[in-house]
Amino acid sequence: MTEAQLKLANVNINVVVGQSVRALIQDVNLEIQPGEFVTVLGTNGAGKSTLFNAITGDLPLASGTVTLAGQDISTERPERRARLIARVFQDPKMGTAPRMSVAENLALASRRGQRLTLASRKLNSQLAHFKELAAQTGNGLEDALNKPTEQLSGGQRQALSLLMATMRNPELLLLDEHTAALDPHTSAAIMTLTDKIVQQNHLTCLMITHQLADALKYGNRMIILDAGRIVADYDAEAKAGLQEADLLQYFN
Ligand SMILES: Nc1ncnc2c1ncn2[C@@H]1O[C@H](COP(=O)(O)OP(=O)(O)OP(=O)(O)O)[C@@H](O)[C@H]1O
Repeated sequence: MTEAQLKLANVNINVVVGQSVRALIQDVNLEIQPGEFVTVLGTNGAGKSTLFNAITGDLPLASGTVTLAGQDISTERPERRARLIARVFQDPKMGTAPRMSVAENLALASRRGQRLTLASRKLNSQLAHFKELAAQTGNGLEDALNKPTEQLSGGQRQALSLLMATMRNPELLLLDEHTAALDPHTSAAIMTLTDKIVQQNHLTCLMITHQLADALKYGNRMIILDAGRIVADYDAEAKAGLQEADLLQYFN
């Protein structure tokens, strides 16, 4: 059996609220294989984003370990983990620098995790590659390479965030409701793009969504969280047999 790409072992996260300690993540054990695309469902407040924060190091573990690509990263600072983990958020404004052009944003992302001395490739020499990358978004991003990203539509900006997050093949891609702020048509286009990028690059990916249809349609595994615990874990075969109605029990 191949080694898990991501392994969470006995992970607990607690926060102090007033005089008491509240458990946000409870005894989570999870192994994700290289190339698995896992959709993550659960009610508001179930702990989905907190689980991502456990992986990225944005919240400290009360106990347990997080291992990524064979490395125990449990005590690594979030900045160091960001070299291995890419995250796309709900808000299209989160992933890009607004005053910088699309090409400049892509250039920044292409140098992620490298020393500055290695970053000397001129922007112009990368433009043809960026145009090709942007063209796969299907929303005209390739004609906006010189525009500041603040002038892009939400869909274009989220497509750019996705390209930036994935262009250096992260060890793990975390999608945190990344289509939730988009209209249905744009959301569908970004999901198609997401799936294409994940498949093409054989990425290991966790995607939080409230769209049951997307959770069923995309990915090859599904986990469901409730009150900080994983309460269901469907493999590809079990997932393929699920209907939206089967999932409603988890939202009562
Ligand atoms: N840093 C924190 N301090 C205190 N409580 C927190 C903190 N982060 C999250 N919580 C609480 O933990 C619970 C889980 O939050 P989380 O954001 O992980 O839920 P979620 O499943 O992502 O929900 P949603 O679908 O609404 O985004 C919530 O009750 C939230 O208020």
